[in-house]
Amino acid sequence: MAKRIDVKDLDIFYGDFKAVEGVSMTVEPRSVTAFIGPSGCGKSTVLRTLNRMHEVIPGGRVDGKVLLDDQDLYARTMDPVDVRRTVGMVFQRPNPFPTMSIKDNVAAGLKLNGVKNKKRLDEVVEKSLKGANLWNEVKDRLDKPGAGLSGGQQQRLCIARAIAVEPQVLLMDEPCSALDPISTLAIEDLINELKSQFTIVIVTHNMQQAARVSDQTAFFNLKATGQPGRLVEVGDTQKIFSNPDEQATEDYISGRFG
Ligand SMILES: Nc1ncnc2c1ncn2[C@@H]1O[C@H](COP(=O)(O)OP(=O)(O)OP(=O)(O)O)[C@@H](O)[C@H]1O
Repeated sequence: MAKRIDVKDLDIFYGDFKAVEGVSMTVEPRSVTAFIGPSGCGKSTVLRTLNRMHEVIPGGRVDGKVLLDDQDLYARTMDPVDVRRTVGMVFQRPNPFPTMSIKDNVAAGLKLNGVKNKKRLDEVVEKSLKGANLWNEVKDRLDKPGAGLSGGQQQRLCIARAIAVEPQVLLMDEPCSALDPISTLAIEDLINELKSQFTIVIVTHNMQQAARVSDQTAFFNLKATGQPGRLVEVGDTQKIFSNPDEQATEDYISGRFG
């Protein structure tokens, strides 16, 4: 189910502004890749190109290729809605649909895809909530609003909602930045479990988190203020954190800048 991502010579624009330049990298199936780097270097921008969310922003466009198991996500024949179904996303702030019940939050994507069978919907809700390590906490209040959960529970609800439609890739944009340390650990444990099924890419400002959860780390940086962000180096997380090839990576991870 999980797919490999190949990014090739990717330039990313907001109107005339080139925000990111020349990114090429591979993300293996069933692995976690962390994007790290100083603010404004383009981590979230690159992440959003992996499911064509970038082009939702007016003026947003890309040059280059993003392949999912050799399928070009930017091919003319590709439907962006299908791409976003295949490549799910979890955002910085938990964003459950506020008026919907816990159950309906998880089932929302399936219903949108036309699934009506109640038994099937119930099965997927249970499986997804179990997959997001939330089932035991909510199984007795599935009809209560999702907005009534704690922040950490809401974020796991959003992960359950994302996995309910069986994506092949999960993108996470600073999924723990609004959470307390205990909820953060719960999400990190969950990421560790989910990688047996999904290809995961996570943007994080927290280097300990990158070191804890990821197999591969990509360090992005700006050459100079006003210049596009670029991928400085990508590799095995242990190597990036202990013996990176580039001085800029070493300076960043040792806290000398950023
Ligand atoms: N909607 C937008 N319109 C125009 N420019 C944008 C937009 N979003 C981001 N940018 C610009 O693109 C560049 C990269 O921003 P991005 O948010 O991807 O960086 P980041 O590394 O994720 O930053 P942070 O760590 O602060 O979230 C920045 O110069 C930013 O100002």
